[in-house]
Amino acid sequence: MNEHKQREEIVLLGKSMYDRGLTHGGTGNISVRLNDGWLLTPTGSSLGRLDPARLSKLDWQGRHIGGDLPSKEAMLHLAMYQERPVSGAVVHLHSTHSVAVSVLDQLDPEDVLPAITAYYAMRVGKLPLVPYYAPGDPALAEAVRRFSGRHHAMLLAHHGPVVAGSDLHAAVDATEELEATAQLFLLLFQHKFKTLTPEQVADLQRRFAKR
Ligand SMILES: O=C(O)[C@@H](O)C(=O)COP(=O)(O)O
Ligand SMILES: [Zn+2]
Repeated sequence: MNEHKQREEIVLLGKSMYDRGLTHGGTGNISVRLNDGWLLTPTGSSLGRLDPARLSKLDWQGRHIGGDLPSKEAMLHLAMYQERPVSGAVVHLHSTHSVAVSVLDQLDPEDVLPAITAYYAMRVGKLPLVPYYAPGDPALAEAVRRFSGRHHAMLLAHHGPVVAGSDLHAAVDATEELEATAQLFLLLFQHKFKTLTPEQVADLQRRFAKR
């Protein structure tokens, strides 16, 4: 897909997520890998009102080479790309149910959400909790780097999800699946419920490994 089309896709999918309440105000950021660098949403922008011509463009050293000033999470996105050469896009949201899960007590920090459905196991899989650091803190980007070699999706404590995908559609699909599963988990939280077995999850990963 050429750069023009990638810019249009960021605007389209940003507005789609914003219009459905998956993020709000000026929260969240989206990036996409290009042949000659990468695109990132500008700092302070609303994902519902992006301008394709004003998206920030950066090089692989993280230098700002075009458009408006980039998101304060530029180093976090760059860490994901550097550790995940297979990933073509990264989405970060403040989606409500995922944030709620990120502050629950007694989570397993290595795998925050259970495999309630096959689609969750296929699109998200194991979800680690990244300890809290302030937004934009270089320590947050380094913490994300430590997980990103092994995980394409992670949950930032007191903050929200970060999800990479082979392209922007894959990253958005997985982020939406994470949010829907967080909502399901909160609905089920006070109940006894069953999850997929480790064998069922491993089987799904063998059948549908595509991230
Ligand atoms: O939580 C934050 O402040 C950032 O992670 C965020 O979501 C929005 O920051 P910008 O992308 O710099 O607007
Ligand atoms: Zn954020």
